[in-house]
Amino acid sequence: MQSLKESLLELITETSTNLPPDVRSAIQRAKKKEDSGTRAALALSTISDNIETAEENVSPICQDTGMPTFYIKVPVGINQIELTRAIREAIVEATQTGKLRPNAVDPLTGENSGDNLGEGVPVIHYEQWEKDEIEVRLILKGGGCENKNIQYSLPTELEGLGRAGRDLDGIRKCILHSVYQAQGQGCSAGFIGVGVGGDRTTGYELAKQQLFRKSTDTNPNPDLARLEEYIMENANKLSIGTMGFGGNTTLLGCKIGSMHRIPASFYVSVAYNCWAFRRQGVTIDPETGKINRWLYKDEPDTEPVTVTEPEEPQTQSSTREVRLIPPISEEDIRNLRVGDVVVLDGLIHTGRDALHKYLIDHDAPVDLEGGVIYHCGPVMLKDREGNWEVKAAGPTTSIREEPYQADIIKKFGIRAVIGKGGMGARTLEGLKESGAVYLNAVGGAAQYYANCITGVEGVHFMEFGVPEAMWHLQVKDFAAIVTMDAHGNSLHKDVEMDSLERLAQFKEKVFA
Ligand SMILES: O=C(O)C[C@H](O)C(=O)O
Ligand code: SF4
Repeated sequence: MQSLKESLLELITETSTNLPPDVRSAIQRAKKKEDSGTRAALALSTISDNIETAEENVSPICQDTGMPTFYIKVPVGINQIELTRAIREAIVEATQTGKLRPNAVDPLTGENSGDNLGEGVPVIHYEQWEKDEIEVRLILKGGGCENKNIQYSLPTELEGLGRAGRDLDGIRKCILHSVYQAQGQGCSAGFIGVGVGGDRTTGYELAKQQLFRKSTDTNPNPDLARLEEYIMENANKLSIGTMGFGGNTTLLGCKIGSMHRIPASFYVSVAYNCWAFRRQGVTIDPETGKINRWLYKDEPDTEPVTVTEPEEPQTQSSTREVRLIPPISEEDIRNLRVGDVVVLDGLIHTGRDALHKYLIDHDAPVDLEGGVIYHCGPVMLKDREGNWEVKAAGPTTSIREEPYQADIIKKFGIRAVIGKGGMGARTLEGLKESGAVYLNAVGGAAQYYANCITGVEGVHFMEFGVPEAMWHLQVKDFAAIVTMDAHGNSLHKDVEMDSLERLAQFKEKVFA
């Protein structure tokens, strides 16, 4: 098994940098369904470019390389301890070479282990089978979409949909609701895996396992096949669209599995995966440790993905482009409106969860007056001369900073916050009061934004770990859309309200 570690490293690298063909074709189909010029179409073309760049540069598609989770089938007699050791070594090496972001954080001390090893990390599930080869599947599911997973305990009352009972129709309502509640925050358009039944733990496990099914397969259970088809057709009528910008495609795939439950419990568990749906698999020769075959890449698509025609044409008022160089004046900010594209040149600062919490009670290490905060946890590597290089740098979900953002904008005189998925009422009020805007970058487009970064000026708070540190970055042509302005307008609020109204059209019973 000499080549085992190399094979596993190849699997990790491939998973992080190259999307499987079924995922790519679902994204391409979505792209074709959007009218050119709409925000959704622009976002999808950035996404497509990003997928290509990541493959060409062998760099992470998204900076959040997720929780590395392996599902492994082994022939009887294989040494699992040896296999686990090889996985851990491959994980460390993939982190050192920038294919994975150091993502393992101690929840009590906040310390990032730096090498993606930690208690329970990586996640490895073993199962024996009677074949004579090893099958290894890997999913790198990021935190933003993981946070949008949801579990329903039936019966329940759902906003927009009313009562969901313990039957196929109740399951239908839960799944539609799960897509609605994710809005754009899990980097829609997404893929969902659904687990029906089980208990709280096995239900979620089943949901996650569904994500390993190919987007193009047909469910062997006719009821579930019908439900999958129904969801694919109707969830897209919610018009949440790519990144929650509105649009024709909100869901790229839906796979449902079921397992027995106990009489008192009835769970519907949904695992939401962003468009950056990074899962690959290989079979490995147990003698040599070499890869025999790639599971998704080497399997030709037999069935096309169902395409539904656009429900209604999207119209887009002409987009205004405004170039800004920080420090930005209040006047420039108050001139911006939702829908404008801001192109930034100059210095911006990253800041996410740890920094926002810190800044509430402390001073900032640099002057932020007129400045721009980027909700981003990049992948960074040092080059031979010891200079920092940006390997991947897309936005992170902004709503987590909702409790802090308005106060921080006011305290430091910040004029723009870049992130993804939008923010809430308190921030919207804060933007108005202080004269600031929220700019939505395309989630997951980590290569695209890394290419806009021309230099690393410095870093503070390395003790927070690489993703949470405050990086001071020079950018050029960094484009993002104003989705919340200084006049109380929020595209996110509008899309949420509109999609709730649309959700209500699915209230009536469909499955007897
Ligand atoms: O942690 C990140 O960089 C992003 C995260 O996956 C998110 O979607 O918020
Ligand atoms: S930033 Fe978006 S694309 Fe990246 S892991 Fe998070 S949810 Fe997925």
